[in-house]
Amino acid sequence: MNTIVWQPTPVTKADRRRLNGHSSCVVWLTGLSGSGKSTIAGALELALHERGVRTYLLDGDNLRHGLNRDLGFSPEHRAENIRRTAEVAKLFVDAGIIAICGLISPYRRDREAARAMFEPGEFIEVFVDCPVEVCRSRDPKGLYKRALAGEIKGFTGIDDPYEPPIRPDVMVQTDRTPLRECVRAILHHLEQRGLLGASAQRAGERAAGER
Ligand SMILES: Nc1ncnc2c1ncn2[C@@H]1O[C@H](COP(=O)(O)OS(=O)(=O)O)[C@@H](OP(=O)(O)O)[C@H]1O
Ligand SMILES: Nc1ncnc2c1ncn2[C@@H]1O[C@H](COP(=O)(O)OP(=O)(O)O)[C@@H](O)[C@H]1O
Repeated sequence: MNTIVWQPTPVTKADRRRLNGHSSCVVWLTGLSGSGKSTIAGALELALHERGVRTYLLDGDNLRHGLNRDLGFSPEHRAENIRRTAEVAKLFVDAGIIAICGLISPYRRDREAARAMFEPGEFIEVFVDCPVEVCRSRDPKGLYKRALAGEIKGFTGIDDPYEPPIRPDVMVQTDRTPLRECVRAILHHLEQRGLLGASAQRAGERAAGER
């Protein structure tokens, strides 16, 4: 028998969005290690911040130092990692903030389960696409080298699967598109969806005019 009852709050998500002057959503970046999730997430957050949009960045690596420190890389642990991160992102969306999540999130079913936790249109899946050979040559943390040497087992793209999104909301190809353009494509999508509010939109147009 369910003994827990949902408690409504007097201040709602709509109230918080109104106060912030913009809407809220989760921008979910998925892709291989080294594809560019953290780099794009940081640049996107900065661009939004400069437009006066409230944001919070949830980076998979960083969350694994705290909230998700008990989790490894088995399919079950990756699923739990994504579930918890999506729950936290949902709190930020409820607070009227744009949450930017960068996690490999290699399984489609886990990403779809995350999407299902949000209202329609609130979950924006961004596929950070980059061939594994390029990620391997970038190897920003030296992890591919260690995985190829057999020191790390079950490394995504080496001996663990990555299932690319079939219909991502946005796709950026970081092996052929400069960082600026990748960020611009995501900003454009957010603007098109009317998520940024009038004052952020004007700030974006001013910034584009100055370039
Ligand atoms: N086995 C294995 N497979 C993939 N990645 C590994 C692994 N072991 C450690 N790492 C490092 O952990 C980072 C991925 O964490 P995530 O939370 O994004 O992974 S997942 O979404 O749960 O699959 C990932 O960070 P990024 O390089 O930023 O993607 C790696 O630095
Ligand atoms: N267009 C691009 N977008 C993002 N990163 C890029 C791009 N082109 C080259 N890079 C480089 O690729 C590397 C990506 O590393 P990182 O952002 O840590 O990836 P991830 O978080 O997916 O593991 C960085 O060294 C970054 O400078």
